[in-house]
Amino acid sequence: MEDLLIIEDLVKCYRGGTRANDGVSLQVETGEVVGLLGHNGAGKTTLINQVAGLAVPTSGTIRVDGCDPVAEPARVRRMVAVMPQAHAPLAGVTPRQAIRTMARIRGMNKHDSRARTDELIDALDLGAWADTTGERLSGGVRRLTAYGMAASSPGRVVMLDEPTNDVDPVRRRLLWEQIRELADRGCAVLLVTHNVAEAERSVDRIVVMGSGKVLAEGTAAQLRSRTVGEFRLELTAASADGIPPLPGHIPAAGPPLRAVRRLAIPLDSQAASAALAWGQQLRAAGIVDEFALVPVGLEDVYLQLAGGETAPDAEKGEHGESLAA
Ligand SMILES: Nc1ncnc2c1ncn2[C@@H]1O[C@H](COP(=O)(O)OP(=O)(O)OP(=O)(O)O)[C@@H](O)[C@H]1O
Repeated sequence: MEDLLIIEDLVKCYRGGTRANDGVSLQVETGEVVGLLGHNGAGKTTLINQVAGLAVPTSGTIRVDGCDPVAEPARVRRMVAVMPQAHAPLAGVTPRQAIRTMARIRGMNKHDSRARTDELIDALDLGAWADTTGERLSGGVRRLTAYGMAASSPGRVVMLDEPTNDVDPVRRRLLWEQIRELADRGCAVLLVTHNVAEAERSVDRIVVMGSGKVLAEGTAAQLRSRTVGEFRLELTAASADGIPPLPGHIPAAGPPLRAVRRLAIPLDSQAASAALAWGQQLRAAGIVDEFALVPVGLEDVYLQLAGGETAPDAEKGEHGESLAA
């Protein structure tokens, strides 16, 4: 497959000194949907803006089907479609008008732009609002309209910044089907999301960014294989007294992750039944409100990579007690 988007060693320093991209390299092939994950401020939007020619890199290279957005911004803009993070300004404009106008601006003839607009309105189940002006539309319908604008005449590389935000679960599914359809047409799709579970289900490859760098990339299965342990014992403390040490006969597979009253301990399968019995004891004693043994997923990898609330010392609990065996 052909790499439509190639980014090499990209650095972007803003005035004021923020190094928002710090040596980013990634590729997206034709027919591929790549999910870009990362905490707030990781540098995802900065990356997209540079590919779209809206910001100039400090150093490094970007090629969109062989073209350089710095040297040929107008040409690249025709090849790239962007759905920005901010809501599209739709005051006085209906979804149908907005999508059709964008298709026309991007060079589609009248007939095709009408047909594509109808197709998108249908596919995203937007019919009920297609002729309602923007100020009367919900946030989700505005997001879907912005997607429709980007997908109206998508060019070769499509970049979507948090496309499913505010969208209801049913239309979310329709939207993912449309994103896949763009890839099937031969587009390279790069999309930013904070929804790890959705990315795990719906994209071909995931790139995790943190502090302006690529922390990891691969398929969901490749990334999952990096996790410590096969399961996670999740406990919610009943009070601020916390949770006692993991008994010595239950080996933890790695350091625990903690958040206020919650504790997650990675475990291998051989420790699972003993860990469940321990959880039951704690609940019977009123020490935990609830506990569950869950298989590790991409979210665990993401938290490990991008910095979950890992205990400062893997061996110490909330009050300094030992959590590991
Ligand atoms: N125009 C700008 N001028 C100066 N600093 C900026 C500018 N735009 C972004 N930044 C800074 O660059 C860093 C990366 O921001 P960016 O918006 O790319 O992150 P992000 O990963 O898209 O975050 P989010 O998930 O919150 O949208 C942040 O520290 C941000 O404050």
